[in-house]
Amino acid sequence: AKTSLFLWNWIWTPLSLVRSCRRQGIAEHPRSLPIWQLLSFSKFVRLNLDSWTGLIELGHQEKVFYFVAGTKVRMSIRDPSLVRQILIDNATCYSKPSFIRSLKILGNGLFSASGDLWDNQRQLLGRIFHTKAIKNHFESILTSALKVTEMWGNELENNCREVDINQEFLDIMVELIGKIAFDADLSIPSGNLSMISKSFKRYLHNKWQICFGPAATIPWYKILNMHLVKEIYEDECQLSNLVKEVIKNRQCSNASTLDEVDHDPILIDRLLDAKSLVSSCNISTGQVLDNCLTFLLAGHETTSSLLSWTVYLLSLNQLWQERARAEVQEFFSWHMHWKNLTNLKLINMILFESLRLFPPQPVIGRHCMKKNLVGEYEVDKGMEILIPIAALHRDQDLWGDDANEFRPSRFANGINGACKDPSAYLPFGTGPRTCIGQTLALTEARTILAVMLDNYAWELSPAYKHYPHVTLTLQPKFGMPILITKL
Ligand code: HEM
Repeated sequence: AKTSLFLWNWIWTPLSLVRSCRRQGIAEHPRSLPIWQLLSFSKFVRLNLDSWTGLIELGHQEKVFYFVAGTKVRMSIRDPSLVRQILIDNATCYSKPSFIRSLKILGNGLFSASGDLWDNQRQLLGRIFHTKAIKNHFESILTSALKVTEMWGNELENNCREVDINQEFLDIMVELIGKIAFDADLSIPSGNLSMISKSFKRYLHNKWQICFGPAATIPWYKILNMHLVKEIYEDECQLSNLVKEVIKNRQCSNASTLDEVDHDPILIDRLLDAKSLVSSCNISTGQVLDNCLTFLLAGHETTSSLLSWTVYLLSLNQLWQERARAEVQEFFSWHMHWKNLTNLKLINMILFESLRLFPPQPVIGRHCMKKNLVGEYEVDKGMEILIPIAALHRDQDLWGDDANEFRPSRFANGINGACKDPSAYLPFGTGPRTCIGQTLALTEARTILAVMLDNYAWELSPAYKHYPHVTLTLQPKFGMPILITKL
């Protein structure tokens, strides 16, 4: 039985998918003989998916093409109308791709589940991230932003200091998601915040290696590279134990907010209540853990990426930095209130432009579970779909000749005014699986950026090395050292 399964998964399915693509005249990359393709594949993947320039270069290839990575056949699709069909119209035919499903820490949580299991959890957790609920967290967000910027001020030498802003943002976001989702202080013991973000980072990097690196092509590569496997196992244990402890503490404190009038429950209470009640949203103990880990990861990696790249872009565009600061000082500094965030029009435009140029999740993937028609193409069961958001966001046919430039004013009249086809702008995805945390993310980003602009001016440090690095999110590989000056 094992031999038949091996032959089916490793030989029959990929060959039949390739045959189907060829029959439909879908372009193939790289063009080569099948055996050579298998051997050269890890190189292609490394060139195009692991590296940022490679990912952007996908924008110069055909809008639809296919490629083979070991046993996986993937179709890259960057035509907005086809993307809409996959993510919205035919959404039920697709689940999350093999890379996401291989992330054991996400288990069957909201990000990775499909079908009824996903539907149940989305219904359960939707309310927690509505605007009204996020409004209640504004004070926590503001307090964290003020605390961190004050701390930088205490450590200034000659009014100036070098800060790795990427690590700072990762730490702030871990602390914030700890407060917002679990009502827990993850900054204790000292160094815990960085430990958490570094553990997630190493875990994602190693898993990416296995999914898209040489391991995708060479069978049993994992056995040969036990070091990688050991690190993955260590990170899984460390992160699960940490979250198990948080859950245990919450259960012991019995501090559910469900009974409080006018207060939406926080994530952990909602999950624990659903576990204990026999309700339409009943979930298992494992799913409580999976979701806590999912939100801990999704709640810090993405928003810190958005903030880091925004700070980078404002370092290179000092005029925009000054204009944004003037806006903050006019509408926000004197009264740091939730309502005043909506007055920060330039900040909004800057964040939208940053999400366009450096989307924190630069690729969206899907796995086809049921044969379906996408445009004129038949997509067979087993095909993996790759939607290169980063390439879509820089497509000159859609965004104009200045697609690669930082020009926040393109968003002056919203997304519709910025792009010929607004469905080509997908920083938070679209359709039923659209990002559940986008209101929270944008509130955090606006507040933290506003507080930072109000207190500091900054430029890139000469030590900065530009190397955007793709794993699940887009992060500066060697951190982002900037020089901050107190105003
Ligand atoms: C700038 C920040 C963020 C960006 C750019 C972003 C991006 C995305 C994208 C593109 C998706 C769709 C993925 C897909 O279709 O496969 C997604 C889904 C998701 N995001 Fe975010 N995200 C951000 C912040 C957050 C935050 C702060 C949280 C949680 C607190 C969060 C939690 C999730 C979850 C749980 C899903 C899965 C939703 C589902 O499948 O129902 N995200 N995000």
